[in-house]
Amino acid sequence: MDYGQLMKEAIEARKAAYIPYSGFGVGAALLDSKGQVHHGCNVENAAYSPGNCAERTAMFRAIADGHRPGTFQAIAVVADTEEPVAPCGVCRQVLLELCGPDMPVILGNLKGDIRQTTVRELLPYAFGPSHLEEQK
Ligand SMILES: O=c1ccn([C@H]2C[C@H](O)[C@@H](CO)O2)c(=O)[nH]1
Ligand SMILES: [Zn+2]
Repeated sequence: MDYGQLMKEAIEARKAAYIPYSGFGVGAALLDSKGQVHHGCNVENAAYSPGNCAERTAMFRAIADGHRPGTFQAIAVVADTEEPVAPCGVCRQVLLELCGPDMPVILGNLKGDIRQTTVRELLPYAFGPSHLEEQK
């Protein structure tokens, strides 16, 4: 699947966003090792902090379905923004843990602008699983 198609999946995923507080819908589409796509949307909460971003929804869904960390090919993220939307800091940390530093991250908006980056570029000088390995 090409990244344009993955972005279309993210646009589809965004339709399920539960956003009564911000009105800011985000969609994510995570491509697994077999070419299957896992959708995620943001899910908000009246207490605000329990809300979850689209990117983490997609990753947690795939992990819960049995896919293992480090086996994903790419993730696309989309929102109705002027510039392609970028994942928040918390999602960047989870992307590092579950997708690794070299996985492509495709950022987009509803106008069709697309930017391709990597987890490493989004989270330089990261603290990650390898640092805990050093303690063993
Ligand atoms: O990359 C992003 C940025 C924000 N949000 C969500 C969190 C919240 O529900 C709303 C406003 O921040 O958008 C995401 O899902 N992904
Ligand atoms: Zn986030």
